[in-house]
Amino acid sequence: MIPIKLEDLARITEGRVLRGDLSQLILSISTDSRTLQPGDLYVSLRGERFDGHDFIWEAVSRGAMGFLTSRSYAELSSGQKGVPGDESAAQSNISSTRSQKGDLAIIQVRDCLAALQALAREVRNRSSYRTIGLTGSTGKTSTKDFLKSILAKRFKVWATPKSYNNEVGLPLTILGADSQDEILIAELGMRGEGQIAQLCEILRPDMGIVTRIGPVHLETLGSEDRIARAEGELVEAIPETGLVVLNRDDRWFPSMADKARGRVVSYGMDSEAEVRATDIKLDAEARPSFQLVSGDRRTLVKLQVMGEHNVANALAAAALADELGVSMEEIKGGLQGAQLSDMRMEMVRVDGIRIINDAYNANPMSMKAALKTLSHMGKRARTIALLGDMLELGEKTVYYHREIGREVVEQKIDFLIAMGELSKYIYEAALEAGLEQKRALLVDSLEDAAKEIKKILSSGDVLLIKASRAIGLERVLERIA
Ligand SMILES: CC(=O)N[C@H]1[C@@H](OP(=O)(O)OP(=O)(O)OC[C@H]2O[C@@H](n3ccc(=O)[nH]c3=O)[C@H](O)[C@@H]2O)O[C@H](CO)[C@@H](O)[C@@H]1O[C@H](C)C(=O)N[C@@H](C)C(=O)N[C@H](CCC(=O)N[C@@H](CCC[C@@H](N)C(=O)O)C(=O)O)C(=O)O
Ligand SMILES: Nc1ncnc2c1ncn2[C@@H]1O[C@H](COP(=O)(O)OP(=O)(O)OP(=O)(O)O)[C@@H](O)[C@H]1O
Ligand SMILES: C[C@@H](N)C(=O)N[C@H](C)C(=O)O
Repeated sequence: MIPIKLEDLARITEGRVLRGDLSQLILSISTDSRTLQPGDLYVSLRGERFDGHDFIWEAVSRGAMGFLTSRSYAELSSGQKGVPGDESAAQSNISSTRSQKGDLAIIQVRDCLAALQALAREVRNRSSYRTIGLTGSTGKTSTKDFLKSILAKRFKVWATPKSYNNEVGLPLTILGADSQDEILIAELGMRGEGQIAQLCEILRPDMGIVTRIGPVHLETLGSEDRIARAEGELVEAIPETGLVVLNRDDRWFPSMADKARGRVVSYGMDSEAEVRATDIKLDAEARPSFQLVSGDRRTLVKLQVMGEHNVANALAAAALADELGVSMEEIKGGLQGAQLSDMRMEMVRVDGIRIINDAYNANPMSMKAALKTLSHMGKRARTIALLGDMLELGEKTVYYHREIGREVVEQKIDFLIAMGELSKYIYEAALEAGLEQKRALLVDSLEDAAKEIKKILSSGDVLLIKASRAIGLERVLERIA
């Protein structure tokens, strides 16, 4: 993190320093007592399950140099087990930790999340790196993984850890960068209009990538049109001097390009795309190779990751890197060396069986992409798809699940195991589309899914595991391995 003095932190967050040395430097931030490192400043957030204030003393005992809180001394003390809720108890906690840890810093703010965001905004304003915002309905993390791998060949790069892309994750991403970083790549996620604009107000992106628009989070957004508008907030946030990388194959390309104030570079399979792929081939493990073409330059790229859909993600990353002056050879090296984050087309091998763990999340686009990948592997092996529910699809939930059932048949998948209430529609539509009853199963628990898979699987098979995040379908792996 770019260091900030305690007195500056208090000013930026409109906080009150309850104790601590004003000249002390804040060098790192943590919002989680479970992973906090000695020397971090702990920020107490309220979440869906916990109130971070309840872990303040745990954070201090793990070596926090101080904490940001919206509680008073009296409230703080009542948060510790077995300690009466009065100020003297808090004082004694503070003095005992102080003797162990030096001058404990305590800053009281009105709202800790707003304070975290204000701090990130200030740190970004003090930074000298260039910022790249990355959004889209699907493919953000994978594109980030490719881009980071390429740009690291030329620059000192910091990128979103995991998929930390929301109102908590973006500030943490910014605060994780250090003074030497030259490029910051930040994923921006949303569940509603206005959210990307808010994240951009903190990030102030110099450049942007929009991956692909499609039906995700329809429950909150209502229509694809509104999704495109919401993702377009990134394009609107890029200044005239900036750059926007857009997907020419996406039907929203023209309206996205119209929003851009700065330079637009397009990528895709479309012959009009400035950075494109030709001659795409998949090897036996469904890893794509293709000719990467930009103007009159071209190079053969062989990805280590699975799925033809990853060619588009690789092109988006290549297009941006090309604009930053990275050579074709470096782009090729970065793409070929890239590994994707966990549970994105992740290959697991167990006793001669290949398992594609794509269980990070699921929407109609990524389900179809995964089935297409599985189908390719079916040329030489028996294919089994374990599919779970796709969440947050709103009124068209049944329609989208039925569409996937038909896709299972279209892609000639050998065996379908559908798990869950919504997946019943996948199962029914697959049978209606001609899947033989003996090749389809509907189960309602992980235990049953695992039991049935164990009966079916044999050496040489390929199994795809995919569902929305909340289903946690990857847990079936522990039960079948
Ligand atoms: C707030 C937080 O960070 N929570 C994380 C925490 O959750 P936990 O279950 O512990 O409970 P709480 O959230 O209630 O905890 C409150 C605080 O207390 C702390 N704490 C808790 C226990 C303890 O012992 N000590 C503590 O200090 C705790 O750390 C909290 O600060 O841990 C979970 C497990 O690690 C995390 O999963 C949870 O993370 C939440 C979800 C979060 O928001 N994390 C951000 C860093 C983040 O960016 N996460 C992203 C989420 C991505 C996302 O939600 N995206 C949206 C939009 C995507 C749209 C896109 N598809 C598009 O169309 O554009 C989405 O809908 O998917 C991530 O994890 O990937
Ligand atoms: N271009 C694409 N088209 C279709 N599916 C894709 C594409 N890129 C990635 N996927 C699939 O979508 C799923 C999520 O990928 P990824 O994590 O890269 O997307 P994301 O937009 O970052 O998701 P999230 O918003 O949940 O963080 C994976 O199953 C992945 O294989
Ligand atoms: C995990 C989260 N970013 C996401 O994509 N959610 C959808 C609803 C899913 O898990 O499928």
